Amino acid sequence: MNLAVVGIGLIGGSVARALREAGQAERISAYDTDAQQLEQALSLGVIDRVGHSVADAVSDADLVLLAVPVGAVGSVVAALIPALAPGTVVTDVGSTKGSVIESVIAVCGEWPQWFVPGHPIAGGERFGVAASRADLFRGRRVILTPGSAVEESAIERVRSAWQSCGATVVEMEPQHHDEVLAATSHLPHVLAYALVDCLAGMESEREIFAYAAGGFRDFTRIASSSPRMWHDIVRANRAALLPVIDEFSRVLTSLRDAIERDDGEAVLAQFQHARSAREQYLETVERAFKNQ
Ligand SMILES: NC(=O)C1=CN([C@@H]2O[C@H](COP(=O)(O)OP(=O)(O)OC[C@H]3O[C@@H](n4cnc5c(N)ncnc54)[C@H](O)[C@@H]3O)[C@@H](O)[C@H]2O)C=CC1
Ligand SMILES: O=C(O)C(=O)Cc1ccc(O)cc1
Repeated sequence: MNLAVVGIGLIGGSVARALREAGQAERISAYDTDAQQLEQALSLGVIDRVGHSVADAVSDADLVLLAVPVGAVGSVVAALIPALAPGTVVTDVGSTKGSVIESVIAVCGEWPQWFVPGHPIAGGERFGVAASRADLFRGRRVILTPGSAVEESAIERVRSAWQSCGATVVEMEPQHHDEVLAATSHLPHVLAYALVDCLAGMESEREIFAYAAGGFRDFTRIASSSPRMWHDIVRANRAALLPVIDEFSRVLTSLRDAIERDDGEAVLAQFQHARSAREQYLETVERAFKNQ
């Protein structure tokens, strides 16, 4: 299979490495607006060829992977359409699905038969091709949100590529995807950025970071993620994100009020409820890993 990757960063680079390692990609071309990423990808052996443009990179591809920030998908699709060969399948890895689908439909007029939206639930706070790894998706889930206009053979090509990367593929409605990810991924990133931003404002007076323990490091790891990528995600998924931010604010305020009233029972009940939910989550995750 000939693979073309547009956006050869953490995710694009990791898919390229994984498909190469699995023997599924004979020739890998890439295009990126950042020439340094392309040079690095070439010198690391992640790709075989640098495209001069999106169109040039995708022209002989069987599978095109769009691994750019979600706000850039529409313009990339507009650039690739003139060069798309019959039978080529295009997929993406964007963290939001409704906005990506809308931007593709805005460019194409309707949902094109060749487009299978996807989202790997795996990644990390580091970005750029230097951070990419062949095993990033092993044992992880990938959500596909194909519409009814998409041919089964196109879905199968994308499903099979992800399975070759070691992932389990599930299908979901785009809106459900965006609501679930708003709660489990987008809200935690917003909270981590907000917490570090808030403490950074106090830092100069009180030197607080010097005394931060492991809990602070664990909680805030994801605030090291790409600001540009997360800027795109929260804007693209604001319809699903705002209600969960509001619900979180309500729960935080209720905890704050219980602390103010010195209502030990209410504080303990909230912490116990949260702890047992997390223990249950960990058990489910471990069971899922064992069954793979
Ligand atoms: N980082 C993560 O943990 C995960 C990210 N994603 C999604 O994957 C996508 C890529 O994210 P990462 O690989 O983490 O970011 P990254 O920053 O490592 O890579 C993105 C690459 O896209 C390039 N790019 C930006 N605009 C472009 C354009 N118009 N044309 C061509 N190249 C362009 C950038 O130069 C960069 O090299 C995003 O849509 C993100 O939502 C999905 C799952 C996990
Ligand atoms: O760094 C982490 O732990 C993440 O949560 C990575 C991540 C970021 C964005 C996604 O859409 C999916 C996974």
